[in-house]
Amino acid sequence: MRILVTGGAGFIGSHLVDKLMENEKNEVIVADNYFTGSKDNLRKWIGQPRFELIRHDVTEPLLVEVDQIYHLACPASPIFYKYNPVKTIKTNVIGTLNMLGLAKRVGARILLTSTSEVYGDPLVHPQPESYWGNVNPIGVRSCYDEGKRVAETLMFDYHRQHGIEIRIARIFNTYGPRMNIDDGRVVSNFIAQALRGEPLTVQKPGTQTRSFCYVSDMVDGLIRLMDGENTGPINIGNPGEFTMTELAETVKELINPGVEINMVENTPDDPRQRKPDITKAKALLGWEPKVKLRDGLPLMEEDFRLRLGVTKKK
Ligand SMILES: NC(=O)c1ccc[n+]([C@@H]2O[C@H](COP(=O)([O-])OP(=O)(O)OC[C@H]3O[C@@H](n4cnc5c(N)ncnc54)[C@H](O)[C@@H]3O)[C@@H](O)[C@H]2O)c1
Ligand SMILES: O=C(O)[C@H]1O[C@H](OP(=O)(O)OP(=O)(O)OC[C@H]2O[C@@H](n3ccc(=O)[nH]c3=O)[C@H](O)[C@@H]2O)[C@H](O)[C@@H](O)[C@@H]1O
Repeated sequence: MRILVTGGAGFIGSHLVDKLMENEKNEVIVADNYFTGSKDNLRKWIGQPRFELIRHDVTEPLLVEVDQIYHLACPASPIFYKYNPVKTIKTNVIGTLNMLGLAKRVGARILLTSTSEVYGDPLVHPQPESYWGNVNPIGVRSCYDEGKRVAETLMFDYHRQHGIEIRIARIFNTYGPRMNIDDGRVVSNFIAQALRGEPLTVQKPGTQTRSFCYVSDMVDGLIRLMDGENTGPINIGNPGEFTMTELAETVKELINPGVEINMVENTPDDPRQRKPDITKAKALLGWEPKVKLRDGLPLMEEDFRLRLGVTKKK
């Protein structure tokens, strides 16, 4: 099987590549423009005959002969996707069109990593796939959430009009080793702050919730979706739901009990609650997450300690 992973130098992408490369029958090609990803994440595969890394921006067409396309390329942290919103929406719309064009030309199956942000600030809780969402179409997050909604539309139009084999995963907040230390997302922020002895910055009101999925569970879900028979969309996430204040308290307890927790200003349109309904993933993919937050955080702490050069006090 020859597999293209766009965005494969990023956080989830590089873990996905590790898993795909474990199968000696697979050849993996990564296309990435290194906006938020890094060659470092793929260091162990560079030079391996079954692996190829291409510097490529998905807003430009790409021609490679592949059987499957995992289309992940897109900045994911709100700080980065809001940095150049026009580029973010181009990546979601033109990038997805280009990858669908490639899928059509070479007859490949394509999986899109969509997001729980398609549900916006949800009025239904937890969120099933049948919920159409509550999204601001002109807000500062729209380049990302509306961008992904258009990407989903394009996937289904290509499927209905051209018979392309599609898969759509709606990913909920995922965390784990290799997240950028200054990525800006909440779990990486809190762990880096705790290790540096800086106050944990809880954005107000702190009662907003998220549900955090460990990256190995996520990769397992994505591969099951790609290799199974269902187009989706299917929610992939961990239903364990926490307020941001609870998350800060957990990180403090596990990593640095001496650290302070500060309340800081939030950004516009921050969703107030988010939790996946994973009934479909369980029934159709036989998938459910295995790693609890309290078990996943220490694994991420270890990686952050190494990269920050902070050793554990005995
Ligand atoms: N991590 C999460 O919690 C989460 C949640 C929902 C959805 N997702 C989706 O999963 C995918 C991966 O997210 P991640 O957390 O690994 O983020 P990430 O920022 O670590 O990875 C994204 C990768 O895409 C690359 N990229 C960005 N724009 C590109 C372009 N125009 N052309 C080529 N490459 C480009 C980046 O350089 C990076 O390597 C994204 O599509 C994201 O929307 C992630
Ligand atoms: O899972 C998803 O679907 C989406 O989730 C995230 O978006 P978001 O949930 O806003 O992620 P964070 O930036 O990590 O914020 C989570 C919560 O933590 C809060 N936060 C963030 C950072 C911080 O330092 N402190 C803090 O309290 C935010 O206000 C927010 O309520 C991801 O970054 C998106 O890529 C992804 O598509």
